[in-house]
Amino acid sequence: MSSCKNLEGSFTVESDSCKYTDDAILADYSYDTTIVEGNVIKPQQIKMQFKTDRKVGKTGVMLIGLGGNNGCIALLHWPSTCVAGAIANKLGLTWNTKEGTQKANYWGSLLLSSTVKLGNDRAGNSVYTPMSNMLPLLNPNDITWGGWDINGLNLGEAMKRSKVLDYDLQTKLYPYMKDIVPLPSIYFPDFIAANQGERADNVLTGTKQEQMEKIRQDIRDFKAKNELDQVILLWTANTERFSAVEEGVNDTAENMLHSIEMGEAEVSASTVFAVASILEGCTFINGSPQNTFVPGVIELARQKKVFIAGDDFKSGQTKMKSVMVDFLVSAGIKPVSIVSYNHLGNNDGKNLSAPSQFRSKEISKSNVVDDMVASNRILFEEDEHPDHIVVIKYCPYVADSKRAMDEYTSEIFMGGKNTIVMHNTCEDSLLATPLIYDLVILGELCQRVQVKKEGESEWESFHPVLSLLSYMLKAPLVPDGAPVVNALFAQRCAIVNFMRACLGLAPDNYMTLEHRFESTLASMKGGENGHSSKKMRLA
Ligand SMILES: NC(=O)c1ccc[n+]([C@@H]2O[C@H](COP(=O)([O-])OP(=O)(O)OC[C@H]3O[C@@H](n4cnc5c(N)ncnc54)[C@H](O)[C@@H]3O)[C@@H](O)[C@H]2O)c1
Ligand SMILES: O=P([O-])([O-])O[C@@H]1[C@@H](O)[C@H](O)[C@@H](O)[C@H](O)[C@@H]1O
Repeated sequence: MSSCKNLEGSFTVESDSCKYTDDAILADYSYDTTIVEGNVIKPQQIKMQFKTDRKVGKTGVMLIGLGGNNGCIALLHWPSTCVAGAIANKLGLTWNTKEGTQKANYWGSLLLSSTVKLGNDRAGNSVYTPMSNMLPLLNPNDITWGGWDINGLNLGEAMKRSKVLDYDLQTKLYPYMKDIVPLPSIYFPDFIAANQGERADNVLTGTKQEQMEKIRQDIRDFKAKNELDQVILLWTANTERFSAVEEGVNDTAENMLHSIEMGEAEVSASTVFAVASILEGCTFINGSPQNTFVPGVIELARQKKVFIAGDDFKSGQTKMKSVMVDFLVSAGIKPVSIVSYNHLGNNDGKNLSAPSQFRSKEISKSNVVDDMVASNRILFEEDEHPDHIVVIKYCPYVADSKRAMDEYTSEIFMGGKNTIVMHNTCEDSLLATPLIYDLVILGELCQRVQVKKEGESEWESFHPVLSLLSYMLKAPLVPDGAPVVNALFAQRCAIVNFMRACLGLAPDNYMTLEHRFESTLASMKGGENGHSSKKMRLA
């Protein structure tokens, strides 16, 4: 009976399809896909080359919403003072709880705490390795953190206010956090709940153009002061209401820039930050559900060849939904009613208690099943969808400990019904914060990868709309004409197989033919009677 092995150390791919130079990994890759034309299926193979720069530049991350639950926790783990980060990671920070001693970890991070299958060893054992071992990745310990918040509380006090982390851990890190104060930020009260006004004591003034120029200066100052090679911006501030997409206002890059210059009211703070980031050549990632990326921002990102990604961290209840509905529909079971309820008491919940901000979240939490439903016309007619209800209630007492209750009712064989009910309690921010690391680390990797098709001379970077980050996001932003994929397994496979392609390795297709034929199984065990029958060397 074969088992699983784990390969912890570094590895090299020994193949004519993968070459290592001092600067890059060069991989030859055959991209096999299938074209469907009516009832005719045509396999298609595109010979490509992947080039991955091996040097990870000195990276800064600027969080918008630094003083929030996600922001200050993200920083906690890797505070901008490397001393605390060193303690937390290099000396293996531990703290006491009623369950015993805890130690720092990265659990919940796809790139830092999950493994991927490399292949089989000669005995047929599956060999796994940490995903972070696949390619040169940004080490979160090396990130320089900074950012903005409309609230000026230092991060030591913000950590206490968030009521997320164990007291002993807070005590150990407070000295390192108390001197970190967010930069003053852009505050457009019309876009977030009125109940956030009491926090807004650390805000910029001036025209929208002047505020954008200040943000751009902040980015340049942060980069210069910390001697950084690159800066990534990530929005983990409040959920904003949707911006109206208006011709002549935010429909083109030119109109977008003009609208900011003219102080157009319908331009949100997150959109101003995104424009500032793009103009400074910095990747911008949106962890909230609002439509920061109005068409004018997308066009600007494409013109400037700067990455953007979003929207809305896919952290718990919705992540589970993108698994459950994928399971049901791909098993031929018809979900007909999905009710997602949760209550929480953190500031995010407070902001979402306002109708316009809730609507942004309702949209991102509702659309996550669309691709899976549309994939199966045996179960669903055109335009037929399950009933899908999203409820979020604000209950201060529970703070960050979100209580989610979901009910999935499905139609099954011969008129039967199946109802699945789930209860999910968690510190919401401890599910979301690891996704901040994943978004930044994967986004930074994508900045170092280029491809070239056979016969072409120019290397090409990813499309500026970085859809590969969708695994971490509820409402994936994709390039025009590209499909939106929400199914979590498919999103994960895309990341794993992209990494394999960068090493010239074929996609993991789960066929495991090595284990499905007598001959191949025998060859792994050296043959039942000491020698193997027909050799089919697949391993
Ligand atoms: N599980 C999760 O925590 C989770 C999951 C998915 C999405 N999100 C989204 O992530 C965002 C942050 O969540 P959170 O729990 O940290 O919320 P939070 O309210 O604790 O933090 C948001 C922070 O942003 C600040 N802020 C608001 N407007 C700002 C602006 N214009 N510029 C700078 N700072 C501003 C607020 O003062 C606050 O400190 C929210 O939009 C939330 O919907 C959270
Ligand atoms: O857990 P999940 O569905 O991914 O998303 C969460 C919601 O359930 C929660 O109500 C909201 O406050 C958080 O911001 C987050 O969006």
